[in-house]
Amino acid sequence: MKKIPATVVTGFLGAGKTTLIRHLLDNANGRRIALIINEFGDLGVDGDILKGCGDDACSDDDVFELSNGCICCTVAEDFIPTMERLLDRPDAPDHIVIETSGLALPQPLVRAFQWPQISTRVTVDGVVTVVDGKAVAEGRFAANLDAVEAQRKADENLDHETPLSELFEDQIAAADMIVVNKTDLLGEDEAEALVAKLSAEARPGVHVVRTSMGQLPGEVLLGIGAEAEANMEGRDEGHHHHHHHDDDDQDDHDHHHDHGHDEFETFVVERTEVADPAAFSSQVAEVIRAHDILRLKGFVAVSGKPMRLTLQAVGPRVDTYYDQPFGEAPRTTRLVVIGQAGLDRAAIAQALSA
Ligand SMILES: Nc1nc2c(ncn2[C@@H]2O[C@H](COP(=O)(O)OP(=O)(O)OP(=O)(O)O)[C@@H](O)[C@H]2O)c(=O)[nH]1
Repeated sequence: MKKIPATVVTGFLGAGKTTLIRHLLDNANGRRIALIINEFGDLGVDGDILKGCGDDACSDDDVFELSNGCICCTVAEDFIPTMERLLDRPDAPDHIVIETSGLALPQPLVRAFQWPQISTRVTVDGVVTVVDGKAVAEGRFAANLDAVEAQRKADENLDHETPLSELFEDQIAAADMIVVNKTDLLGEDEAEALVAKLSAEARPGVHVVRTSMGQLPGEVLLGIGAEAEANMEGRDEGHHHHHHHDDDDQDDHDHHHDHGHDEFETFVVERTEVADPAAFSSQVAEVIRAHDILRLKGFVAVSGKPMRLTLQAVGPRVDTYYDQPFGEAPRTTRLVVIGQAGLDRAAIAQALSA
């Protein structure tokens, strides 16, 4: 049985997690998405905001709230039973999204997916860390530090000592995708510099995308296929305390530049039959690396094979399998490429057609 993918959305208070999830639900394209929200008492209203969305993709019944704070401390009493309740329903969702409260580290939550009660039925598709681009560029990490402190004090389960900069590093280390949000408040150079800095700090192969108002296409956000609970290496919290300076450039704020790069684009490449599918997979992986492509998927016509080869690539990983005969359909190789706006389409098409 196929495991249900779960995406863990993390990031500090006010980074834009709820906004991103809201956008995802508004653009669910028929996917049934269940939400689990980890709220801190009366400080958050996310549950209400998301419940009120009135979307077909997510009715009130699909929103589950964990109310006693930090997930990592309440795994057995709260998180696992909630997951079991969700998984036991006759109408299982296509995807589960878990919004963590801003200060809890994602690692213990990801580890909870190894618990035998749920480990055969659900997998962590990816940890998505939402970053307040403006606050991080200014070395503050969160827009409203008083609110963050209040949130921290309100939960006795949370450690009260660790500086935010270290919690931030832990969130970055845990990420399978990093979303630099609020780029509308950043100058183009600032945004570029922040993306470069976070790419260097992230684990290898982790994409850093930029956006405002969390407007990430579902095809980019979901389906990362990380199986994070089985790949904890390098994600561990507290093992990477290199201290860097946040050189913030105080006089370069509030510029409003052209934000074309914050959008995403999709285009199709068609090519002739492929002689050697294994070699073609390597070729695809190379093109993805060279052009910072987020997703690539489609069908491949392999010489001498009546079946079409389905190809799906996320980051550097390329998966292929024969799914069905071409039948009457034309034997074309057709690949959909998804990436942040500004892709070099001609070069990509040429490299894929070689
Ligand atoms: N300027 C700007 N504001 C944004 C952007 N994304 C979100 N916001 C605003 O930032 C505030 C916080 O956004 P939320 O989505 O509630 O953030 P959150 O991470 O869910 O915060 P908590 O649930 O409180 O932890 C809201 O007022 C949003 O409207 C953005 O890209 N640009």
